[in-house]
Amino acid sequence: MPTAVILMNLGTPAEPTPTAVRQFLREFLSDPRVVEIPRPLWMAILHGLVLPLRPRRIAPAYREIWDRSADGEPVEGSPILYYTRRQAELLQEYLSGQRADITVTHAMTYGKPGLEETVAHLRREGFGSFLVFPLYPQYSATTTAAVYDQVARLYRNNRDIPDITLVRDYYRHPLYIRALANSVREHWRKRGAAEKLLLSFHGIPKANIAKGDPYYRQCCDTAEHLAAELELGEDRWQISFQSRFGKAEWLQPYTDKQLIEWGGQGISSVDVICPAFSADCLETLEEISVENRANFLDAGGKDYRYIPALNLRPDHIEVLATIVQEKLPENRQ
Ligand SMILES: C=CC1=C(C)c2cc3[nH]c(cc4nc(cc5[nH]c(cc1n2)c(C)c5CCC(=O)O)C(CCC(=O)O)=C4C)c(C)c3C=C
Ligand SMILES: [Fe+2]
Ligand SMILES: [Fe+2]
Repeated sequence: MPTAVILMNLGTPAEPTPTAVRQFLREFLSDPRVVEIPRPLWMAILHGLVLPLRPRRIAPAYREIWDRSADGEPVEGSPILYYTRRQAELLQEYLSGQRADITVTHAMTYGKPGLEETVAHLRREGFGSFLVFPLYPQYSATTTAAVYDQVARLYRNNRDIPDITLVRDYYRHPLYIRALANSVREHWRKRGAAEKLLLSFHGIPKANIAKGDPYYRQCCDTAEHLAAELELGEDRWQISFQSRFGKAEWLQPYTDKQLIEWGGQGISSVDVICPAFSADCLETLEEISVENRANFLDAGGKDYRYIPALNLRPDHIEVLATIVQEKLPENRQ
């Protein structure tokens, strides 16, 4: 049966304007998987404070990263959307020689193109089997489960539900670890190795972990496997968590505090990699490449280097192709 693979990522505003950012944040931050504060209280905060204020503050950062990349790739529009679309095209090319039964496309959890419109289009084209592949190597209820919810919601009112397979996580997949290690080694060959390697993951509230989210454990596992693959001693690397949002305590150590601490301690050079991001986006191109560079240099650091996300690297496309083949073996019924 012809199967459609749908690569998914978080999503992004349609334009780098306050109006488009507000529309995106309204959809994203209204998802109860993303913010677990009791509904009436969160709706009051979201509509009374966040949506009136944040878009105007964040839109200039989006403007700064629009059409930008960390690796010279000529990006059009929002980097995360550009990379996800190109990842789907390259995965299609990679698989086309081996798997004529597979078509690859992309969708976003929030914003456009949404999952519902993408699946509706594929069903009109005759696809009755889907592999939904969230490009989050580490599972979190805030991201991966939000995709699962959307898939379930699509068919709430249907009797005859199509064949749907989901990728849950790939935080320890040997090819994913190898691709991350390759990207670090290539960076070291060009620039030399810095004193420290910081592995900065997107944060989530600390309380989510106590409630059972495996994200922290999976981030630590990725970090330990990557450090082992690079043969880095314990004093050469550190895990950290970025993109804190709101007043609650999030996973620690915080990326910004760690960099300020190192700058102040006389660490002069640092390499930063963000293994939870399969594509460069606002959180890497602005928060890591711009804001945290300034944090480190202002605190006394001298040399700050961001290692781009796996993006369109051939070894990244190979990771995705291998996971697709593992989930959809050729001889399956
Ligand atoms: C409010 C809580 C948030 C949680 C929990 C969260 C988890 C989470 N997010 C990503 C990946 C991305 N997040 C991005 C942007 C972004 N994230 C939040 C908030 C939470 N994220 C906000 C409010 C924003 C928008 C920007 C801002 O207003 O600060 C992006 C980038 C999107 C882009 O357009 O480039 C990504 C990617 C992960 C992996 C994750 C949990 C593991
Ligand atoms: Fe986020
Ligand atoms: Fe951020």
